[in-house]
Amino acid sequence: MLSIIPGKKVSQLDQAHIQREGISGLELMESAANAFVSWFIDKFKSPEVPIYIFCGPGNNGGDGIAIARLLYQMGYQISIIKFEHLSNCSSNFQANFNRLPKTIPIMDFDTFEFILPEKTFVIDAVLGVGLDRPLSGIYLDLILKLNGLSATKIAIDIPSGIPSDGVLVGDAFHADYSVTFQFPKLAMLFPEHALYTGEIIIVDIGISDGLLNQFGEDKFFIQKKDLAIRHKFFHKFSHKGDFGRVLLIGGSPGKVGAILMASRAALRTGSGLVHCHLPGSESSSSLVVAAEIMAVADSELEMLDNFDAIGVGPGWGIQNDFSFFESLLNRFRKPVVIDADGLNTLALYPHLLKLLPLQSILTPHFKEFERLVGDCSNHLERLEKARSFSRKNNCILILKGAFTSISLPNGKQFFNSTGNQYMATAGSGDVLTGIITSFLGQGYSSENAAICGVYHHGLAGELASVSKKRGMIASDIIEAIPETFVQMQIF
Ligand SMILES: NC(=O)C1=CN([C@@H]2O[C@H](COP(=O)(O)OP(=O)(O)OC[C@H]3O[C@@H](n4cnc5c(N)ncnc54)[C@H](O)[C@@H]3O)[C@@H](O)[C@H]2O)[C@@H](O)CC1
Ligand SMILES: [K+]
Repeated sequence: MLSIIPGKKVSQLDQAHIQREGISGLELMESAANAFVSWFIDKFKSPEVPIYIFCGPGNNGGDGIAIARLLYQMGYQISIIKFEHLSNCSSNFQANFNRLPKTIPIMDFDTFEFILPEKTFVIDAVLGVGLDRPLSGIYLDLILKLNGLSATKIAIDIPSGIPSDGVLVGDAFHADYSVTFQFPKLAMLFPEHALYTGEIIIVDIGISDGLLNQFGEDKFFIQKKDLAIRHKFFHKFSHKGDFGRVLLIGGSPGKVGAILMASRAALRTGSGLVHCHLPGSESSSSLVVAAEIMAVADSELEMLDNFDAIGVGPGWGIQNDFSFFESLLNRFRKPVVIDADGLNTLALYPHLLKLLPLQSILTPHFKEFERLVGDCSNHLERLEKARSFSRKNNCILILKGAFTSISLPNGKQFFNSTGNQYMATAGSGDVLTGIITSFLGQGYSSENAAICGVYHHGLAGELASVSKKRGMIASDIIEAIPETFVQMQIF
């Protein structure tokens, strides 16, 4: 897992890496510049488009100067705009400045005229993780001017003005792309900052995962390479019992789609046997949607222990008569997955929370979460409340959205890296419930079911949206689930 290091620790991390590798700070900056340039030339193969690099006085500016040299040497048209007198700039900035070819045009911000050709690149190397206060004065002035340009805008490490671990106050650079070094900065994962960060690209500058973990605290970014070890592998002699018998409970008269989608998602995730409990009169409709789903009658709910995992809530309606829910939580001693109206019922009848089987998994979106914990003024507060909710109730709290977070009772928080905007469609969350319930039923720990669940769900959304884009629907996500296992070579 990739540790997300707080901004204030990044310079210590740098120093530790420098010492361990026996390199200089300047060499590390060169690695960062090279990593940026590799991405840039791969993405934009157009040396004829002019590039304006705006460099602040710190090491973020130093990165900009090094990038200017490297791109210039490759034939790109570069102009540098700097802010401060050289003597006020960091030593690595100065060292890189002195290495610049004399033919690169260098301008000062206060005399620079913001009249640029229509097609240009603007690179923001003004401020990075060293930001320690909101933008004001000439810095704010610059960023506002840059935001007004129609150029393709790229931020180095983090858009200038966004605090690494907090919520933006005032304004910041509006990037189309943010190329960040080694790990995403926490604030880049906040919905408040989506319009500032644009697409996030993480580039490797050679700092090892081990060292990152030494400096990391409790937040992690999930990557593809973390997934295989969290999966169970099956073989020729595995039988359908090994793949689990799961029960999905939900639906209400006239509203059965949600729980049937969860059930189909569980099948596509590999469950051996999927049972679905719908309100009495609707039971037979499950047989129409997928012959593989078995309808469960009310009387069969007496034998909950027959099931390896239970997911509850999609389309259920608020359970004002919560006696069944209460008895389910009392009787089923394995973790349950609770979503949608299951969560809304918990919010209305919070004493039920005390009955949650240990390591149960709750999957609220922001509104459902705030019904449980009260209003949150920003994402930082939401994450803090998710952490304490998970601790207090000994459950796993999955907060759905872009970069879905998974909070564990031990205080750790994981952020998902898959998924896209096209997944914001009816039923997408029901699919996640089915996937996670399926993993639990296959014998995964709650932590692994949650992490694998959100990753596969997001990847299925990415795969399905390649051809469908905004026309993608939740059923397309379900159909793409098998391909996620193929892509990840998990069989
Ligand atoms: N391990 C890493 O992550 C590496 C980091 N490097 C770069 O170094 C950057 C961090 O460099 P620094 O620590 O020098 O910090 P910055 O370059 O982000 O800025 C620091 C300077 O800006 C001033 N400042 C802070 N907030 C301000 C504001 N609102 N208005 C005006 N001035 C403000 C500070 O007083 C300081 O002089 C990273 O973001 C990254 O770009 C790379 O060079 C190499 C490796
Ligand atoms: K920046």
